Amino acid sequence: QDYGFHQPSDFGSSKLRFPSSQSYYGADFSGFFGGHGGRRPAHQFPSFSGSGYFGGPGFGICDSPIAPCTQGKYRTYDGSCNNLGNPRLGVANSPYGRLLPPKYSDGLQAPPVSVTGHNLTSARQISAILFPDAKAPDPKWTLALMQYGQIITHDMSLAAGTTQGKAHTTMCCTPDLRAALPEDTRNPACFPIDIPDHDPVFSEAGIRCMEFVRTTNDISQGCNSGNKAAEQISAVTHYLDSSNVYGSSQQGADARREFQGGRLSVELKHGRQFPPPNNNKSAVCDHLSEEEACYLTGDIRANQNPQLTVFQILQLREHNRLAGELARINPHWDDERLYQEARKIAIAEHQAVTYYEWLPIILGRENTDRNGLTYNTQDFTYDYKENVDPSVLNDHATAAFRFFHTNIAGFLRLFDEHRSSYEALRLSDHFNRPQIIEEGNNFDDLARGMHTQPQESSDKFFTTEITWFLFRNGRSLGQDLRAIDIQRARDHGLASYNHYREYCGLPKAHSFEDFADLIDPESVQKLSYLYHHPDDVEFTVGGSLEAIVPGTLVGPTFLCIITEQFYRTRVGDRFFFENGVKDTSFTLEQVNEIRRGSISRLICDNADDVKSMQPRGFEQISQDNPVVPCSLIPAPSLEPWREIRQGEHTASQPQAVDHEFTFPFFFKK
Ligand code: HEM
Ligand SMILES: [Ca+2]
Repeated sequence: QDYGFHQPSDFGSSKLRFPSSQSYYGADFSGFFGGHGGRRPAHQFPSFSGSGYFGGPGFGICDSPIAPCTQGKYRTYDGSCNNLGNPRLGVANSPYGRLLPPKYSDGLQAPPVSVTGHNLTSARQISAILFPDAKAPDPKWTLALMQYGQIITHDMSLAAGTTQGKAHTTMCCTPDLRAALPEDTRNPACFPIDIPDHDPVFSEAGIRCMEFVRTTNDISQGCNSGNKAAEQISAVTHYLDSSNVYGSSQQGADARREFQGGRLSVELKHGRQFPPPNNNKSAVCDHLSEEEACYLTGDIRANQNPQLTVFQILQLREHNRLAGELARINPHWDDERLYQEARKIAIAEHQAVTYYEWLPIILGRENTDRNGLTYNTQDFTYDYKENVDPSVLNDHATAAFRFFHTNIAGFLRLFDEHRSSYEALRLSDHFNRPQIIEEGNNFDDLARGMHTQPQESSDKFFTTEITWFLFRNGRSLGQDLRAIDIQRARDHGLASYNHYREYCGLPKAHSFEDFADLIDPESVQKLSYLYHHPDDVEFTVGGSLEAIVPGTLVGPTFLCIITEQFYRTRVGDRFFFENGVKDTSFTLEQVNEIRRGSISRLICDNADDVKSMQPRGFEQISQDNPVVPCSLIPAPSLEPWREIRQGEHTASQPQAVDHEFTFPFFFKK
């Protein structure tokens, strides 16, 4: 079958290399990770050579016009013109990328069956059987590690139809309940998560199934042009560019600006900065009274849980802090200059924390070094490649990166400056209700709290706060995020676990027993009665059961996909903070200041009154990582941003860089 994909011989490859010998459950995998002469199979790229995908005739919803490119020093808001050869790459409202072709069973209509044609067990049932709750605090990492991951996610992607706890995306749809629904909410293209009658909780709550909008149907009308396979759309810029703070369009960005001093709009409460109120409260918040806070940020999900909101507010305050500092250093800069420079620095700091603090913990520093995600250098990295597609991969966002839902903790501990904990919030009491963070000292206590309490460990267990009580909004029961993850991947037609094993150079399983190389025997047995055939096992499911690769927080197949994603996200971003691309780059002095930043610095600089932090905020406090006064946490200096008159220029400029501009197929006219 022609999926509209083709495979260029050696295009944009990240040349992934993995440890050559790993042992899981006694098996020796030497050769699997390095089995392709030290690299994985070449990538498959969707073919963009169909009619007018990047402009030209045949506009559909995927071809909305973008402004013409000017070779500006700053990023656009929608991500356009980052790639000058292909200005639509990575823009907001453009399709996800894909590593493996989709496997829709049904011509986009009927409920899904497996790739071998069998009916699939209900996602809710799979969730309940394979991903129960078992408290196991992570021995080393703090809850901030999980929480920053959600910030990264919200910067990178947002699928149309994403569950936000609102009736229009998830509802009871037993035939009788469905009939009682208003006409316009009965989407004919939905298919239910079928909850078996004997599920006591869901029957009791009357929540017997969940309904999904089949996003594929929407996009197949607009984007299925030429030989381009239908693909889901992501609403935010694919780049790691703090679009969750600034918005993903010019209009959105303008609406968040104060237009004074380069600042973002805030609402001051007792002298503390909070985001402005959201005019669309009822769509994004669950609140009991009109007085309750519901914020406007660059991302519609910002109110989803208190710790997420705390990070969003810290990012907002960091922008305004930078704008204030820059105004002090360069009093002659106008609002626009201050705003753009502060934005550029804030994005760079976020990229530095993501790539140098966060990813090495998640993927292992050895792995990130080897695959060009991190460098040991005081120089520029010179690694921008115009022929790498930065689009967020459906395989990543709809399966692999959701594994970190395992790290969510059900309770949020509050910690005072002495690091004693006096209280905890129940997560499901505060979904979509951020008011709690404004009360008393909660903002600081939550900020310290997530950098003090452990995250839940990376395993096959998920807290019931998200598998039974998600978005419960005062009811006794809510939704099941794991079931949603599974169902969403069906909706997006992801290939099966076995396909991804193969793609990543792992042995394809021919029997269920073959999965025992990476998956514990009990889970393998469960898989064998939940699925008819090894090829039916879903990527979300199999990947989440794999043993964790030592030195990382994921199993080998997710490791492979997530590494690939973050390679593309950096190397395909012309504005990546340390790549030294002419015209857009910081000076080397500036880059090296940004490299001094850290998650702990973000807290020290922007919480209300946090006076001390451990230096490595994603790591639990220990003798090796003790709480110290904030003055001892390294801080980037903005001195290199002081504008010096011509002739006095001492900072080294990026040199002309010799990129290999191999012209990829999709640029061909
Ligand atoms: C308290 C923490 C979190 C909650 C309550 C939460 C909840 C959710 C919900 C409701 C969705 C939408 C599901 C759907 O309709 O398909 C979602 C999507 C997602 N989540 Fe989480 N999540 C949390 C943390 C995280 C973390 C830590 C990560 C990764 C590091 C993550 C990664 C993702 C990804 C990749 C998606 C899909 C994004 C897209 O639309 O492309 N989440 N999450
Ligand atoms: Ca973005």
